[in-house]
Parts: sequence; C-alpha cells; structure tokens
Amino acid sequence: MISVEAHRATVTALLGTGKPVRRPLAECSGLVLAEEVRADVALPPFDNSAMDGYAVRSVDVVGATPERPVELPVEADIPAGRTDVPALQPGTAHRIMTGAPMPPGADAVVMVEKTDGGTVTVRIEAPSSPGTHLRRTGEDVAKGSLAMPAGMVLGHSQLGLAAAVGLDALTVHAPPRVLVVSTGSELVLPPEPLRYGQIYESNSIMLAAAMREIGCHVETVSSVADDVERFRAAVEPKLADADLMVTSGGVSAGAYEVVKDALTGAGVEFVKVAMQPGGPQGSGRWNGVPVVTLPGNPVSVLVSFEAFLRPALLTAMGHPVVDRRQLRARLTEPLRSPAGRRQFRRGFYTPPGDEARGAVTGEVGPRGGPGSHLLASFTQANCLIVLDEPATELEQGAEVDVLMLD
Ligand SMILES: Nc1nc2c(c(=O)[nH]1)N[C@H]1C(S)=C(S)[C@@H](COP(=O)(O)OP(=O)(O)OC[C@H]3O[C@@H](n4cnc5c(N)ncnc54)[C@H](O)[C@@H]3O)O[C@H]1N2
Ligand code: MOO
Repeated sequence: MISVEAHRATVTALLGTGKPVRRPLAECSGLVLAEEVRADVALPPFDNSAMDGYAVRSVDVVGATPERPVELPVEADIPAGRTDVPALQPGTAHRIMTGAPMPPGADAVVMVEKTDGGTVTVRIEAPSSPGTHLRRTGEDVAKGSLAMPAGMVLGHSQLGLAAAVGLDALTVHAPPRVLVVSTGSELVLPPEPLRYGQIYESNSIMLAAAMREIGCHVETVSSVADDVERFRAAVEPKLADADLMVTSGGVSAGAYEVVKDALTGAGVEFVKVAMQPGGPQGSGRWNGVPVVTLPGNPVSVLVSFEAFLRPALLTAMGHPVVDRRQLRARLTEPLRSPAGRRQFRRGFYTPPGDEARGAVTGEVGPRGGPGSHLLASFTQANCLIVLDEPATELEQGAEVDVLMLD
C-alpha cells in the first residue's frame, strides 16, 4: 500500500503546470495569472473631480460662508468625458462633474451642495482648501508600475483592474480539459426506468461539477459498459482533446474490471492507497494522455477528488494555495477507523462560540457512516473528518483534523 501523500505527489507530477495562454477577460474568471501585469496607463489617468460642483482656485474662496458667499462667474461647463478642458482664469469657476478632468489652474472643487448651483454666476458658501475633492493622476496605480503579480488568482476585482488599465485579455495558465468517463454495465441515465440490478449514474455529474467549480473544462462519457472494446471505442476518439482522463469504476478485484483490463500494461499503474474510502487507485499515461482512475463508489470518488485531483488540478492551473482550510476540532461522538489507513468521514463542523463553556476549539460530528455508497450524507456535510493512519478508536472529545469543504 502507498501513502495518501505519495499518490497525491504522483498525480500532481502527472498533470504538471498548464502552459500560458492568452484569454479574453470574460474567460479568465477563477484562473491564475501566468505573467505579471504592468499598467500601461495611470489610474486615474488624469487629475479629476471627486464631486459634482465647481472647480476653483482655493485662494478665491477663502472665508466663504452662507452669510458672506463668494460670487464667481461660471466660465465653462466640464461634464465627464470632455477632453478639451479650458484653463481656469483667476477669479472664475468652472462647473464640473464627478470624474471630469480638472482644468489647469484649478486646485480645488466645491460641492454643488455648498453653492446656489448657478450656471452664469455661482454663489459659493464654503471655503475649499487646495486638493479638496480632487483625485490625483496615478494615486491608485502609477503608470508603468506592477498592477498584479504572476500567480494572482483572477476574481472580480482583479478582472476589474485589468479592464481599468486597458487590457481586454490576460496571460493565464490554461485550465485543463478533462475527459470524465463513468464505467459500469449497471449504469443507466434518466428517463430510462430502472430495472432490478441497475442504478442511475451519478459520478460523472459530480466530478464534472467539482472540476468546473475550480475552472476546468470538462467533457463527460456518462456510462460505458464493462467491456474493453466498447470502452476503447467510446473513449479513444476523445483523447486527442483531453489534457487528463479521469475514470470511475472498474478497478477493484472482480471479474469485470473494464478500466483495469483496458489500461493494465498500457501505461497505467494500479495501486492500493492507505485510505478509506478510495483505496483502489491508478494513474499513468494512455496514448500520451495523463490518466487517473478512481474507484466507482460515489463517496470514494468525492474523497479521491479532494485527496488527489483537486490539489493536482489547482497546481496545474498555477494556484498558490491548493489545500483546503484545515482546522482542529473535538469529536461530538466516538469514531472507529481501520488501522493503517487514513479514514475520511463526512462531517459537520461547528465553530467555537460557546464562551460560557470556555470552548476554544470547534466541534465536529460525523454525517452518515463510513460506507462509500452513502452519498446522501455528503450533501449534509461541510467538512471531511481526517482520522490518521494509526488511529483506531477515538473517544468523544478527541481532537481531530477537519478539512473544510466550503
Ligand atoms: N474483493 C474485493 N472487492 C472489492 C475491493 C477489494 O479490495 N477486493 N475493494 C472494494 C472497494 S474499497 C471499492 S471502492 C470498490 C471499487 O470498485 P470499482 O472501482 O471496481 O468500482 P465498481 O465495482 O465499478 O463500482 C463500485 C460501486 O460503485 C457504484 N458505481 C460505480 N460507478 C458509478 C457511477 N458512475 N454512478 C453511481 N454509482 C456508481 C457501483 O454500482 C458499485 O456499487 O470495490 C470494492 N470491492
Ligand atoms: O476504498 Mo472503497 O473506496 O472504500 O469504498
């Protein structure tokens, strides 16, 4: 048996890092910058007004009050977007709007609320010191400076900044194109009614959703019968467009293990990992394409995704952090775990908060039993409880690691 860490390292090395590609901003959400971004324009690109009001020389409005307003002729109107801004002469004002360029000669803005709003002459009822309501060129981002470093994850604020400095595309790590293949002659798809011995296929939907959530492109082959020739025929034509193939089912010790039968001796190695669920695993290359084979039980699939695929896919996409948030928590009930295997249980974590009891560590209770067919309980879990390899009996109140899923 090999360790969880060893198999994770194998799968991560197999995927490598996605090559840098140029993508339009609308396709970059959640991806990672492969190159730093330097600002070709300053932000703001020009000195501009932060308020609707009047651009003035501060010396012209010294001492203005509602009782003794300063009256100035309004010489120009500067809406946002005006590009031919006339200079301000001493003893005059320009009406100006938020985001409009400051006229040369003006050093302050008076809000319209502090005036009578006049358009021919304006009565100004408050002073304005130099720089008031003024947004300076480059105070957000200086021209030529580093706007975002390589390795930054592109969320909405990062995409907004890229757009603001005039970019319509970014160089990102290419998201992997994953071919997800579910195998099993028992699998059917709705609306076909179930016959005795058949089940509805669910692994491909789950895996595709989990991978799309982290930015992968996914194609699915939802139900391939346990027949090597039919497996090859269904999958081989699609390999050319895949950076990774992930299969479920057909890898244990039975007589009809289609994945094992098709890929043994063809570049894929099958191993047992010291974990439960998710013990039977495989990885390698088939026709040059990286392949990861998962056991068929639905909970085994999701636990394998968390333990191996998620970190490997995030690494391939250049993410700086690939691990789930890990916390310590006290068990709300005793649990058993198989000796020599790391057990992953679905759990619900409650943060500390009961100060009366002096709680500093959160609590975690299992959701559902350890069986890898118990998918419903996964939907009620917010974490995985990790019971280390040596642990066999854990008492209520024992401290364990939890991996937060949200
Ligand atoms: N003699 C042994 N038997 C088994 C062993 C073993 O070591 N020796 N390991 C057990 C463990 S642990 C697991 S996990 C499973 C893995 O088996 P396979 O990967 O070959 O998976 P299947 O037999 O094809 O399926 C297992 C289970 O999951 C259901 N399944 C499969 N695919 C789907 C799908 N796409 N959607 C929903 N459900 C699916 C399938 O019907 C089976 O019930 O082997 C144990 N046996
Ligand atoms: O390893 Mo299997 O995945 O326990 O059910």
